[in-house]
This record gives sequence, C-alpha cells and structure tokens, in this order.
Amino acid sequence: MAKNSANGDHQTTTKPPPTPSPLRFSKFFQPNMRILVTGGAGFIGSHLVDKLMENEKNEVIVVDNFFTGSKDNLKKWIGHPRFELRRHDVTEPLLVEVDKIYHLACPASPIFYKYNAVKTIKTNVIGTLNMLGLAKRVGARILLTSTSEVYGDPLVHPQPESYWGNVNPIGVRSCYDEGKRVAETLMFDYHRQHGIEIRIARIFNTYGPRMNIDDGRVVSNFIAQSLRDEPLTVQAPGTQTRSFCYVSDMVDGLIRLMEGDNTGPINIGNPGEFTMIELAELVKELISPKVEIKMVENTPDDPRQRKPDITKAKELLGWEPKVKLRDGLPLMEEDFRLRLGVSKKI
Ligand SMILES: NC(=O)c1ccc[n+]([C@@H]2O[C@H](COP(=O)([O-])OP(=O)(O)OC[C@H]3O[C@@H](n4cnc5c(N)ncnc54)[C@H](O)[C@@H]3O)[C@@H](O)[C@H]2O)c1
Ligand SMILES: O=C(O)[C@H]1O[C@H](OP(=O)(O)OP(=O)(O)OC[C@H]2O[C@@H](n3ccc(=O)[nH]c3=O)[C@H](O)[C@@H]2O)[C@H](O)[C@@H](O)[C@@H]1O
Repeated sequence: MAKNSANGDHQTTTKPPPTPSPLRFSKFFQPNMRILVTGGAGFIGSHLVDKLMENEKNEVIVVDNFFTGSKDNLKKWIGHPRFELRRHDVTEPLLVEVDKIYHLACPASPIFYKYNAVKTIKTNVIGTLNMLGLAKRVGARILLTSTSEVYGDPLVHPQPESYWGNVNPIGVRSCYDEGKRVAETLMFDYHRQHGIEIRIARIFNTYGPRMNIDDGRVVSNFIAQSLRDEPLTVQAPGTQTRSFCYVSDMVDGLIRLMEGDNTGPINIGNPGEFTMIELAELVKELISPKVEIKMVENTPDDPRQRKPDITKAKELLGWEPKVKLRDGLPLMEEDFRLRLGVSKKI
C-alpha cells in the first residue's frame, strides 16, 4: 500500500506505487539519486538546486523554458558532471529517467502569470499532467509547488490546509489559482488511480536573493524602488496582509516534505503577518529612510489577508521558518545592490 495522505482516509490509495528503475535494486552498485527540477532556473528553483547539489549522491536535471527564469541563476553548476540543464517547456512531454521530481515550472509573479493567462493554465494543467505521466512511467516521487492562492481571498484566517478556499473562477488571477487547484486535483487523482507517490506544498509568499528585479512582486518592487530612490508603491488600501518566508527556509521545507512520508497538502510559509504599509515602513527603515511611500491603484481580486497555519508542517515535517523578515530583507538588499550596481552610502 502506498504511503497515505495527511488529510484522512478518503485520500489513501490501495494501488502500489509504480516500480522504480531496476538500477535502484542493483546489488553491487549504489547509483546516485537522479532528481528533476522543473522551473529550476527560477527564483526558488535555483536555490533548491544549490541545496540538492550539495549532496554528492544527487544528480540534478533542470528543465526550464526561461520565461521568468535565467541561466544566470544556475551558472555555477553549468558544466558540473552531476548537473544538466535543458531548455524545455513542460507543456510538451518529457522523456528522462529520474527518481524524484520537484515540479516548480510556472510563472509566480502576478504580472507574469497574467501576461499570457492561457499559457499559465496550460503550464499548470498540461505541464502537471506531463510530469505526472513521467512519474508514472519511471516510478518517481513527485512534489508540486502549489500556492496559498488556492485559498483565494480567504474567509478563514489563518489558513489551515483543511480550508477549501474562496476563489473567483473567472477572474484575472484564475489562470494561476484555479490552475494550481486543478494541478492539485491531478496529483491526487494520479495518487489514487495509479499509486503515484505525491507531495504537495502550499507555498506562501517567498522572497530572497535572485528574485527578478522587475518581477512586480511586492518585496522585490520595494527593495528595487528604495535602491533607485523611487517611491514605494503601496497598492490600495495597503491594509491587505501577507506573510513572507525567506527562501532558505522554503527550500528546507520543500526537501523535508519530499523526503518525508506525508502527501500533504502542507502549508509552507512564515506566519509573521504584515500589512503592505508595514512592509513599506520596514523597507524604509532598513534600506532608505528618506524614500517616499506612495499609494497607487490595486489590481482586481487581490486577497485581503494571508497567513499560513503551519501546525501540520511543524508536526509532520518538524519544520518551521528561522529567518525573520527584518533579517531577510538586508540579505536581499545586498543581492539587489550588486545586480543594480548601487553601493551602500556610508
Ligand atoms: N515565490 C513565491 O512566493 C511562490 C508562492 C507560491 C507558490 N510558488 C510556486 O513556486 C514555484 C516557483 O516560483 P518562483 O517564485 O521561483 O517563480 P519563478 O517565476 O522565478 O520560477 C518559475 C520558473 O518556471 C519556469 N517556467 C515557467 N513556465 C514554464 C514552462 N511552461 N515550462 C518550463 N519552465 C517554465 C520559469 O522560466 C522559471 O524559471 C512556482 O510553481 C510558483 O507557483 C511560489
Ligand atoms: O504566496 C502565494 O501564494 C502567492 O503570492 C504571490 O502573490 P501576491 O501575494 O499577490 O504577491 P505580490 O504581487 O507580491 O503582492 C502582495 C501584495 O503586495 C501588494 N503590492 C504589490 C506590488 C507593489 O508594488 N505594491 C504593493 O502594495 C499587492 O497589492 C498585494 O496585496 C506570488 O507572486 C504568487 O506566485 C504566489 O503563489
């Protein structure tokens, strides 16, 4: 019987998982673990690759279409004998022989995922279907990076995994949040129907070095704006909240989830909750005390509050975030200064 879910009996499967490659059972030779990271040239993906590559028993294959990611994020691994980078779009089938799949491929910034909404849905639905098909063929365990956006504009606060969400199915964010909801459904259907070993992480807003400078997300916007002496654009009303997780904590949570016995979904995020005005004030205090804060128009369906309930992550993964926002922002500032060529005023 395949390992069951964290969410009750209705989600267990009686099917055994597909058989992994015969190489795994080799008596005389212990092969390396072959790990596929889709979207590995992106922000979280490239940090995950760094961590996976630290283990000499891991071989890492990244596939990415470079829509929001970049080879630059992986430059230290290009040419390494345990590393391979392929330009590939996950909406097309992929034939590789792997043992584990971290499936991250999908634009994450609202500006980018709304840019070609149909493509975002295809990436979430067809892309996840393709990766599940691959997992089934080769007997790999697969982890999906889902999102707190599956809770929509939540009516329950903080959000536990048992909350089904309040999502607009026809709004401008639906390509992403409904796309990820279907991706989660596909994961569980493959688990129940085909015995695939699945893991689902519901990631809450994550920040850190390597975010695209003009990515459009709030932390990267505020840091870039403060370094360019531009006003920090708080989208009205500014009282909406988010909970920000530093990327090293996120990577640690994802690896624990992959290596553990629970399917999830499991929230991975930092429960420290901030209004956008508070975030702007903190960036001002830490990076540029003279910078202005400007209220600008918001976009439709912006969730009013978001904070993870991480009881499950604590209990099932022994995980909780370590880096406070106040400590993480300066680490990101350092990286943005380097990339923007703005040195610190003394
Ligand atoms: N960063 C966050 O706050 C956050 C929050 C919740 C969920 N997530 C999820 O985590 C994952 C990574 O997010 P991120 O912040 O690193 O975003 P990112 O945009 O930096 O990375 C996504 C990567 O996927 C690649 N990609 C996009 N579409 C693709 C396709 N069709 N085929 C192949 N590659 C494709 C991009 O080029 C990029 O390298 C995403 O699945 C995202 O939905 C992120
Ligand atoms: O955590 C999540 O699940 C999701 O979080 C983000 O989505 P969102 O929270 O909307 O991210 P931002 O674009 O960073 O916006 C956060 C808040 O900041 C505000 N904002 C954004 C940009 C800005 O310049 N100013 C500003 O006040 C927005 O109105 C919003 O209320 C991610 O980009 C999604 O990929 C991810 O799935």
